[in-house]
Amino acid sequence: MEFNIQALKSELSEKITHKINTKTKPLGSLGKLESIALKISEIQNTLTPKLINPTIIVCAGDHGVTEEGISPFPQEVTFQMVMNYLSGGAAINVFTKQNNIDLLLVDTGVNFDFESHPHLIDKKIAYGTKNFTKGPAMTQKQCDKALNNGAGLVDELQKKGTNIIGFGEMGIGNTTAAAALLCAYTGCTPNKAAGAGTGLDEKGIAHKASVIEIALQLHKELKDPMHILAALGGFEMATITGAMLQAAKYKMTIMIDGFIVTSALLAAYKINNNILDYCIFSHKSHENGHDLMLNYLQAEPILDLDMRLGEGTGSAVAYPIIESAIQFLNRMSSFEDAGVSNR
Ligand SMILES: Cc1cc2ncn([C@H]3O[C@H](COP(=O)(O)O)[C@@H](O)[C@H]3O)c2cc1C
Ligand SMILES: O=C(O)c1cccnc1
Repeated sequence: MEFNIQALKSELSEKITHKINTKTKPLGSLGKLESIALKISEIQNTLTPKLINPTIIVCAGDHGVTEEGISPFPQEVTFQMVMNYLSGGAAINVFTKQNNIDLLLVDTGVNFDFESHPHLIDKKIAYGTKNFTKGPAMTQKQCDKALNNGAGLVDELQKKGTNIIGFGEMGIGNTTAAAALLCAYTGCTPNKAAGAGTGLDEKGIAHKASVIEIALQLHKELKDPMHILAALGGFEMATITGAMLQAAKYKMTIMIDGFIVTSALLAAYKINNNILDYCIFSHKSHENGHDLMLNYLQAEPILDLDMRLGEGTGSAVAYPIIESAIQFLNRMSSFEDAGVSNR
């Protein structure tokens, strides 16, 4: 599979920086809004960037490793939450509606037969992954299919003009898979990578770390990032990884959510590290281990609200701040326009 992503290079970088610096404000005083405005302008290669048809894709999938008792919640919560998304009652429904973000829901591999629904995209690969302490979570063919499915979803959005995209996920057990990917891709230990997820206590976290340790031992010979993703990831993560790689190819701005979405980004980064040029990190999750991911990627997230939900909620909540960055660049007066003395 070819994911051709250009390193970000804009011949307008100096002009964009000049535009930011000559707005009626002390130099640098809009802080991170300035770096966000610069980055999006460079991605779009323009002095007047626009956010078009912002979309969050929520991918749902189940995990065989739930057999190991690594989540306080039962597996059926995955399909039940998909139903909740379809009725509009989940946190991601509320925040995307609040901020005028389109929401797409995708079944990538939930252990349930949904009736066909106009708002549920069927990209089901299987009824959940296999238990990765006993063998690979998915076959390479399944993983490739998920990557392709993700890329295909982004193809459709590109045709509609979408130029900013975020991702969310739902899958009971997926903090264990995300922590396993963190270990395999960065070399960190399960003790550091395993966190509370939906609410494990200390004992539960220690058990989760031991489950991850077994999986890492079993799959330790794997080096190729796609093979690691297939062995330890989930259908929702692989779909998101494929979608991210395609979004970067189309020069979309990619909003990165919490622990699980960042684990999908780690896979994408290992496949093509130019992807980081297109990413904006929306928040720092309270989940143990997200900090390790962010440090590894040298990322500075916009928000730190102790959120640890996933679903893309961090991106949905951060989106208005990204809008503010675009608004100040396009609408604020310069010192010259406003007749304000610069020093
Ligand atoms: C009601 C409910 C709604 C959620 N929305 C997202 N997650 C989040 O929690 C799950 C991962 O945590 P763990 O690895 O501990 O199972 C994922 O589904 C994730 O999206 C939820 C979890 C629950 C219970
Ligand atoms: O940060 C996340 O994405 C997260 C953390 C805990 C549980 N579910 C998701």
